Amino acid sequence: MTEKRYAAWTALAEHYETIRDARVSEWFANDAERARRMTVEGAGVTLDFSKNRLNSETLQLLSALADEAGVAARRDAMFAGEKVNVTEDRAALHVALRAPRDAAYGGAEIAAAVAAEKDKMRAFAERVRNGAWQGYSGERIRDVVNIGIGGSDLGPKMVCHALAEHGHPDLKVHFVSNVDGTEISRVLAGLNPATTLGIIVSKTFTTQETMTNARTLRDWFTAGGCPEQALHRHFVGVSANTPEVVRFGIAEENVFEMWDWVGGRYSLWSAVGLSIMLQIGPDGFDALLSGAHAMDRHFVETPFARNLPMLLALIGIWYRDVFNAQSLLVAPYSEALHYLPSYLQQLEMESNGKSARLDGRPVTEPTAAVLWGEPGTNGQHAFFQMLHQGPTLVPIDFIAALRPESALVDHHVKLLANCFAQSEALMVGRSLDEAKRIAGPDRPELAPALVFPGNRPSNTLLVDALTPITLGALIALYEHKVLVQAAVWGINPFDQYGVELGKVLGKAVEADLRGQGEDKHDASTRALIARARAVLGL
Ligand SMILES: O=P(O)(O)OC[C@H]1O[C@](O)(CO)[C@@H](O)[C@@H]1O
Repeated sequence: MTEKRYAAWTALAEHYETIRDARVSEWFANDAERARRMTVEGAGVTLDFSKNRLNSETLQLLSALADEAGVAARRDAMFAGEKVNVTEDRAALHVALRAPRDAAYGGAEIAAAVAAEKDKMRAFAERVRNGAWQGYSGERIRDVVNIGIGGSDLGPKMVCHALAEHGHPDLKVHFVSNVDGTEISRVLAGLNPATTLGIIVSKTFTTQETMTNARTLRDWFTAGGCPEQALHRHFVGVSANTPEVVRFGIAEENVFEMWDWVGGRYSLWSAVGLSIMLQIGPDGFDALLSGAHAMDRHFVETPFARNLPMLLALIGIWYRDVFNAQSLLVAPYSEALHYLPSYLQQLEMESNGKSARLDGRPVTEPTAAVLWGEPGTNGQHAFFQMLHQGPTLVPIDFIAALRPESALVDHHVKLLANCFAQSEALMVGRSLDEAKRIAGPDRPELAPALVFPGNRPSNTLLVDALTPITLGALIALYEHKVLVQAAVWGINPFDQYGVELGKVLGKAVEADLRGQGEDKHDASTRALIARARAVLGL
């Protein structure tokens, strides 16, 4: 890493030396107000960050870092529709997709285009949901297959899974993303072509995986009895590239538009969320948008000390750049939020996993941490051992909804108990004296294995209930967290050039697997190709 950019980095590094050995549990013991002071609420989401290894001085220094880095100006530029995605010369206006028409982020023209597309989505979703939209045999649609990958899959899939209890009784939404034919084969195995609708979602409409799956789906329809001329009743497309969608064979009136100023991983609020609207209905979709908009306003209007995205981002930077933590665990104590970690992996790592700054120079601090996660309590029986007793510091975001999605309240009390207990145990730990007492006089050698270092930091994010509104707010919270971190690191969170090289080489390898390439590879790759060709008989 090169020279530090901001004085606040040096101040934070010096401050770290003064508190590195401080125990959070002692801070709690000496300060009855700590939990209250370090719990903030915004747009229906509560963040308790009191179990972190920071004090009020840390917060002041982090706030100074945000000021020095010009975070507020970056935020305001994004909301104003400036071309903040400088490498691609585009705005990043996902906030316009969820704003009321009069907010007009990015201007009235954009607001009108967004409203028109939303009306079109609503009209379509209502026809599918009430059975007016019929397949080739005159039957209503019962299954929807969303084909897309990355941002064209992860957001809608995560939200549809999260809000399954809010779904339509006669309509089931399925997701296919992987080019591995196993996925689409398994999904289609249980479906009837006459009552199935495919949504092909791809901003570019050139993505290999999506186009391969889309063609397979088309063949499945025709092989299953759908006449060619009736395919338009089974296919809609979502894209910023309408000509390509039409070339694929989807009727132009069945194309839902997105725009270049909607980044893939920020796109679930656009027509990319059509599957969500089909599942939870247009009003439910509006509620999702309104929750996100409430978080947008909170982000813009709330001072640093109570601003959830600012705090989540700066606390993340504190661990990533000062403690040098390599990863961030997201632990939703919610089966409904099963896919939240996968969604956040793209959001955080595709956005901020970068080394070049906006000014072309190398970053001065490590950027995006490795984000991983698994719903609780499952994770407790898999990797929590390492979190409690391994030598590596892993900051954690615990996330829970206080009301259950199921009727099984007894289960939910146990779920919440586990969530709260884990953050407490990680923070409190267990001393050697206590460990010796537990090991007992007969087995003193066991004591070291029973020690928990404690002082392991975590945030706890709570919503009263997981609804379209609170889920929208939660997602927008992480989106803005990413923006704040990008502003501090001086990088562009809206491009993703890092995915390109693998795609280019993928084409060359595919050609060689088929025996049609130039065979320009290293010895290892050549041997892998040869072995696959032999097994596949290519
Ligand atoms: O919507 P598209 O154009 O098919 O792209 C899918 C995904 O591929 C990526 O470009 C990465 O390869 C993501 O950013 C994007 O969400």
